[in-house]
Amino acid sequence: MLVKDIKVRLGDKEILHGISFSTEGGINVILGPNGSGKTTLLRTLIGMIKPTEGEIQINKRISYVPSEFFPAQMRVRDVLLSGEKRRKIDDYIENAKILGVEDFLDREFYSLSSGEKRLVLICKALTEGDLVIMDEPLSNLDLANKTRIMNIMKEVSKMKEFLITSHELDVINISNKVIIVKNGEVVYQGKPSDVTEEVLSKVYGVRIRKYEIDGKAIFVVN
Ligand SMILES: Nc1ncnc2c1ncn2[C@@H]1O[C@H](COP(=O)(O)OP(=O)(O)OP(=O)(O)O)[C@@H](O)[C@H]1O
Repeated sequence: MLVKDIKVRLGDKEILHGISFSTEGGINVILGPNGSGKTTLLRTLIGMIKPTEGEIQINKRISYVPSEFFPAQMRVRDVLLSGEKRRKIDDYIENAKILGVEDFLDREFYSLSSGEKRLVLICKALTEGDLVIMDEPLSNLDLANKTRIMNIMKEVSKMKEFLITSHELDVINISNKVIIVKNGEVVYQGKPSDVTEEVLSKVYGVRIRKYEIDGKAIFVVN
């Protein structure tokens, strides 16, 4: 995906002020403080919001997982099949098993916990897209499920490209590219290994320390 100089206005305010970045194969992570424009950017990339300026080049089939989803009364199997007239439920079973949601197919979607809902939506997106765009896929997940989703993304990223937003800095460990947005602008894009304490501390406005344990970066605010 190539994004060139995207500007977005919502109401009477310009929210994105000329965003440019490219994604690479694997896992691309968009980080940034609350209100920096991450969700607005994803909604623009999937066509929900029309930019006032700029260009978006996408040459893959995209699927999208919003950060929140409140469908009318629907069973899980109908949520999976929604918008996909040519698919059968069998198409989703392999990913449903991997994600541990195969027993939920006949449950009402609203009756699932927020973490279970998220796993169902990830199952849908993983099955349908080659470029899987997810808004905060790790929120509302316990530590085990968070690690599970990160491992699944890592495994599947050999075949699929991901573009996700997150507030979890340890997602940097599984990423191939990091894009940092602040106040509607890209302030950093590059290799995860180059995301330093200084870069993060400046972006979030608090002192962030980076430690390494078993080859993985751990980020701590102090
Ligand atoms: N429809 C709207 N009209 C006016 N302002 C809006 C609208 N939608 C979003 N905004 C503003 O745009 C800014 C960016 O919001 P956005 O949801 O994209 O941020 P975010 O980085 O995803 O935040 P968070 O991490 O808190 O989810 C915020 O200041 C928000 O209040």
